[in-house]
Amino acid sequence: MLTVSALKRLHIVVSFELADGECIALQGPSGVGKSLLLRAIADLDPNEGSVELDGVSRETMSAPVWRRQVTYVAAEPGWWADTVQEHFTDWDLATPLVDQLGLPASCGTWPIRRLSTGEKQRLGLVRALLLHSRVLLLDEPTSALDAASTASVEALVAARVSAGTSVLWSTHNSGQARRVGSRLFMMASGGHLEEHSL
Ligand SMILES: Nc1ncnc2c1ncn2[C@@H]1O[C@H](COP(=O)(O)OP(=O)(O)OP(=O)(O)O)[C@@H](O)[C@H]1O
Repeated sequence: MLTVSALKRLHIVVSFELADGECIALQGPSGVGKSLLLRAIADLDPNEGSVELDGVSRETMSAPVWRRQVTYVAAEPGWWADTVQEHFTDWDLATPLVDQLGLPASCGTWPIRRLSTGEKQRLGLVRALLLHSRVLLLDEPTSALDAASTASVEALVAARVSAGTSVLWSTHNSGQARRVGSRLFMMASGGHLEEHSL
């Protein structure tokens, strides 16, 4: 169980609980603060308030240890080496996921500069999935994808949710919010969350 209590980041103030094996869809107008919220939960930016995993505060552990358990996945993931496979500890572990997301295993040798936006997005998700985090904070993970790739991502994440992973999934697509979420949070302009029925 992820417990977020009075989390404050700029204008945002939120409290909620995310159960094991639950996916909450997060919607709201562009610029309302969805990314700010996801990044604050992962402790990537300065913020106040309490965030606990099974009652254990993130303050009891180092930021890298927290982020391996509560992992933010950016819509535009970052890259620091020349080729795809250099970003993976073990490329062989990545290839089944790469395949499920419609990319060839040979893409490991591809230079990052040749990747399309959607290829980067899928490979960034694979990187995160290999951590087997307890909580995934997905920031518009299919914003650059076609319908088939979007369906692959939704299926892969659904399998993780069934296996107990908790997910907070930001999306502008109401249909996707209904497909992936068992609950729906709308972020209002004041920076608070309202739960809506799906
Ligand atoms: N470091 C910062 N300092 C001040 N304001 C910021 C900072 N980072 C983001 N903002 C502002 O906070 C607001 C919320 O940004 P955020 O990226 O969370 O929106 P969002 O809801 O995810 O939008 P979108 O749906 O377009 O991705 C924006 O107006 C943005 O300019």
